Amino acid sequence: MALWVDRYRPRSLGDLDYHPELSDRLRALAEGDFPHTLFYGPSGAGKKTRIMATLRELFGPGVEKIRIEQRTFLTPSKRKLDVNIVQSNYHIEITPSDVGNYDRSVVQEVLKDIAQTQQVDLNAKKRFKVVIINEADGLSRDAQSALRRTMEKFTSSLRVILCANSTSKIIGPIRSRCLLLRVGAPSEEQICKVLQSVAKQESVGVPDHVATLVSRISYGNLRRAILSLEALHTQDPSFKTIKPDHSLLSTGKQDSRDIDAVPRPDWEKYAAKAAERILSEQSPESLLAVRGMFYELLVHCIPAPLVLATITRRLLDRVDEDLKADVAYWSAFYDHRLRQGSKHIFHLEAFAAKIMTIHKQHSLGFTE
Ligand SMILES: Nc1ncnc2c1ncn2[C@@H]1O[C@H](COP(=O)(O)OP(=O)(O)OP(=O)(O)O)[C@@H](O)[C@H]1O
Repeated sequence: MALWVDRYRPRSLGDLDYHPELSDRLRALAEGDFPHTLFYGPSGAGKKTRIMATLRELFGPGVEKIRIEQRTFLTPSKRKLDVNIVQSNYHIEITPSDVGNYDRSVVQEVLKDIAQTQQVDLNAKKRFKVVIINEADGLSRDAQSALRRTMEKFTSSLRVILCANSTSKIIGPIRSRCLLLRVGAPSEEQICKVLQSVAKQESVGVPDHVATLVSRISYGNLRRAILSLEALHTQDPSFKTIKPDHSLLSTGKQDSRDIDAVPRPDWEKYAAKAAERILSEQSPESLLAVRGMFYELLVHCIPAPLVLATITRRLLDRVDEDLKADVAYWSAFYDHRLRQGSKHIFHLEAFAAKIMTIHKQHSLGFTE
């Protein structure tokens, strides 16, 4: 049985629950000559859902008849590369991280192929086909240059829709050829509304304080909110364990007892423990232990920027008011380093060491 996130994913622009102005804009664009677009925004904000709804607006329900094809590409060194490609009669979807270092060859081949074949469906509402590139901020510079050239060459038969978390890793020439559309994270109230509507369709009664709590711990990530609600419902169908006076609801802060009180992924609980460790003991041994915990998270494929963001959030809930600005500053500082460098563990460890220093100085009454 499908998960709630999949079962209740809105399919058309009219069904989207929030950002109505963006839906109106997309509808207007779909009526005309749709441009190349770049959808960007945080994870779980609904980018992919919005892209699929736009495609449906462009071509009708036929875009949902999806098939997965295995294609073989030849790399410049003549190695064969098997890639799964998701496509309908009207669009094709690629995820560059699936192909590692060979993203340039794949992007070039796929785009050229699709650009040179005419729209087969003569009744199609649009003459062009669409290429969706997921995780576009993961494309190498080489692949981005190739993409840019192809976009210029085949504008009449092809539209590119890029999906990314931020625009910062997309090269200027691509950004300037695309319409940038920001899909912001839904607010707490908007998430609560979606949760209540999902619950209603499942005929499950969700008390308001439970919806608020679940949306508060998902930090704007709707997918996580829906997954958490479903997990919570499976564990405790009547939601009795969550009391209306839960500390997170009254103070907005999490304390260490909350780590296990609300359903959340194991890795996140583990990251929260690393944050607690940073605050509880500031010594070389403690730093070594925290480093070990970071390693553990990284080898389980949790992206380093996400680890940093999760730990920062936890720290911000726990440190003194005076230290909050410093924690946010150093988090942004090391986030930048992380994105520039390649050895993530160094920067995570440096962040932990920095926080230990400022925390210790603060508790001893020193100021820098
Ligand atoms: N407008 C909406 N109304 C109701 N539910 C939505 C809406 N947009 C998205 N959702 C729900 O949120 C889930 C996550 O959305 P989606 O996969 O589109 O996010 P995303 O921004 O592409 O995330 P990521 O960047 O992590 O891939 C969907 O499975 C869907 O159930």
